Amino acid sequence: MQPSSDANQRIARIAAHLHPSNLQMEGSSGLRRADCRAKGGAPGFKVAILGAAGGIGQPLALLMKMNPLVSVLHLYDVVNAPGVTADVSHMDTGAVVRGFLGQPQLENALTGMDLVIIPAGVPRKPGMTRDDLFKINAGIVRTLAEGIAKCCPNAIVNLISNPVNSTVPIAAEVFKKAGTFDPKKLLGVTTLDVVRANTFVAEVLGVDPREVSVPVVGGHAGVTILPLLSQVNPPCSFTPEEINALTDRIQNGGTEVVEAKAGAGSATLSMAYAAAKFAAACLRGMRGDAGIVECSFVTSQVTELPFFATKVRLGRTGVEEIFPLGPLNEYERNGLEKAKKELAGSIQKGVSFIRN
Ligand SMILES: NC(=O)c1ccc[n+]([C@@H]2O[C@H](COP(=O)([O-])OP(=O)(O)OC[C@H]3O[C@@H](n4cnc5c(N)ncnc54)[C@H](O)[C@@H]3O)[C@@H](O)[C@H]2O)c1
Ligand SMILES: O=C(O)C[C@H](O)C(=O)O
Repeated sequence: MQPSSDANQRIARIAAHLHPSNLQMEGSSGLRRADCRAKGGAPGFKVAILGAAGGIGQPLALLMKMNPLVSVLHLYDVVNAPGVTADVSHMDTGAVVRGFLGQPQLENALTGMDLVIIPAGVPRKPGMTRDDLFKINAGIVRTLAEGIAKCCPNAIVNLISNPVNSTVPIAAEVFKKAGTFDPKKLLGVTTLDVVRANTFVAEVLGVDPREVSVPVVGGHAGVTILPLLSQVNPPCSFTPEEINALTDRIQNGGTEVVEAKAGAGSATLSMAYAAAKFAAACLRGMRGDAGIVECSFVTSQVTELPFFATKVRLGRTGVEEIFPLGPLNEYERNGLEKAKKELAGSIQKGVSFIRN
């Protein structure tokens, strides 16, 4: 028996995917088919990952493809986007995956997006500070922020690229210049500090880390990472030695991973987990869920600095409430002064990069 014309079409569709030029990449027929599926698919949010082929980007793409609130997932990078797109697109979850390779495809990667997650940029090697990445990453973040201002000015942005204490001010200045800045929609991702703090505190207490919540405020580098161990939930107390050791480990968790990887980069897997957790919280807020609270480095009036990380409430429009620091003990007040001093310089460096 001859196959019916319906069956022929279905065989042709399967065969078309076997040819590399037909991956669900910008400009391919695979992408057109994915467009049809996205239109008919379940309601959800459109999410782009910029730097999707990197150490963070790849596992983050996997985790976002698993999030049921994501209907369309755009994977953009300047290298290897087709391979990552082909790989992730085979997962039998709802989100339609599309790949975008190189600067000429940035605008299409961003158009229509509700949430943009940015792990693009170089990571540290042993002996480097996050600020040593400024020279390369500042320009990358500027270009990507310009694309967002042009193509999806209403999207919520989760900025991961280091140094976060400077890249968030850079993105804010780009958006201000373009006239699109909405402080509620620009969020520096500091979730990994909270994830580490929860893990290390749980180890000391001998409990499940999922039952621990440690607020981490300030910024995302060295002394600017300020865990508030007096505000751990559930309430608990530590000896001064424990407080010193925990604070030091949380502040230097990134360096611990950089040294262990010995030149092969910085945290990628725990970071992808943290970024996916934070993005999921943003998406739940955007859906209208109540009581979504996370720490994030945002435009803030909690201190005299223009940006600061504290607990924020996430809602339909992004950051809908910024919580104050709460009562600090003397150790934390001293830490806060050190954090603010370093943060002021890093913020100014980012602002000057765009203004001057
Ligand atoms: N906020 C945090 O808590 C946190 C945690 C870990 C790492 N980071 C930072 O995240 C960044 C990425 O780390 P990684 O380990 O994934 O690095 P990586 O080198 O493995 O990946 C970075 C990716 O960005 C891509 N890229 C470079 N320039 C680009 C551009 N102009 N547009 C789009 N993509 C571009 C690269 O091609 C690469 O695929 C680093 O700056 C690192 O310091 C932040
Ligand atoms: O430490 C780094 O350079 C990467 C990241 O900021 C981290 O905290 O792991």
